[in-house]
Amino acid sequence: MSESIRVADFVREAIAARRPVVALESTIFTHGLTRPRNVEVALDAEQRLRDSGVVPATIGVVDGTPTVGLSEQQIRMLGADDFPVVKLGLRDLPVAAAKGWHGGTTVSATALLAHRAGIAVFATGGLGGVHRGASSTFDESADLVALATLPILVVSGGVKSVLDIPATLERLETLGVIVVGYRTPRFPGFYVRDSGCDVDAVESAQQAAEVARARDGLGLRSAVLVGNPVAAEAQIDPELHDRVLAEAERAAVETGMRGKALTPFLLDHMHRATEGRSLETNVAVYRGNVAVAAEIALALVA
Ligand SMILES: O=c1[nH]cc([C@@H]2O[C@H](COP(=O)(O)O)[C@@H](O)[C@H]2O)c(=O)[nH]1
Ligand SMILES: [Mn+2]
Repeated sequence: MSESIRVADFVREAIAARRPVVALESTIFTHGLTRPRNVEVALDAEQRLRDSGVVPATIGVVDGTPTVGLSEQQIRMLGADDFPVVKLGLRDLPVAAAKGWHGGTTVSATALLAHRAGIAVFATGGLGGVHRGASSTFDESADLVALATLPILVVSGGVKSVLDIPATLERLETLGVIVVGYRTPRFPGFYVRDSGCDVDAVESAQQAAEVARARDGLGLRSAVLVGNPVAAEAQIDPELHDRVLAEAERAAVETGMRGKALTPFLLDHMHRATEGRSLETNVAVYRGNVAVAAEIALALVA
């Protein structure tokens, strides 16, 4: 039996020295982004963190072992063409361990592993949520329930507009997840800046850090979700967005796409139907979130 969680020395040392650390997920580059941009984007996110004085800890599963602080070589391996890598949510980790799988960890699995390793801040592209039609399919991302019990701070571009955003916000409220907008009173819609839903705004990284500290002071065990809108010039034209999304949903129904294959299918469909525009937006969302997470991690150790 292998060790339950491997924490790389550089991560362990940074946490012990109270240096700022930001966790990064791996599903975004194993199953979210198209190749070969995926590995480039993953390594670029790490470099941006280092450039702002923050230690990156990309999290994934290698040979069944959940690993906090993947090496560059491991990131290249998990993101390589034709490499057998499984999309792993929280509940998949024990099966992956027993079977020795390689895996990209989703927000739910990454949040657990980051928290266990002692990391307080985590950057992702977009969180999973309640899928449209969930009242009959029950398809709601495990990300939501995971965030209800993991006291971490996640920076996300909101939830993807392929989801039912108002329903997702209702579920987050029920689950006690603390939701704020980063310098905006509107919850972002990932590909677009404004989902049309209201949230409380935090005005700075310091204020976001204050929210996390106050949560800890109260002994609350839920996550803080910081919704950070994509830069205005990078959002997809809302009209194009709505049209392409409707097509993607139709294609998903027609091909009977469901379960954990649904989110990657919808993303891939959007990428192709917008001739790569949505991929560029996805990358811009992620970069923006990494930058905000770095500032919050710095504020938390200040
Ligand atoms: O920009 C992205 N954000 C998020 C994801 C992934 O999609 C997962 C949600 O999948 P599901 O809906 O199957 O729970 C998230 O946790 C995350 O890992 C992605 O690929 N690309
Ligand atoms: Mn699902």
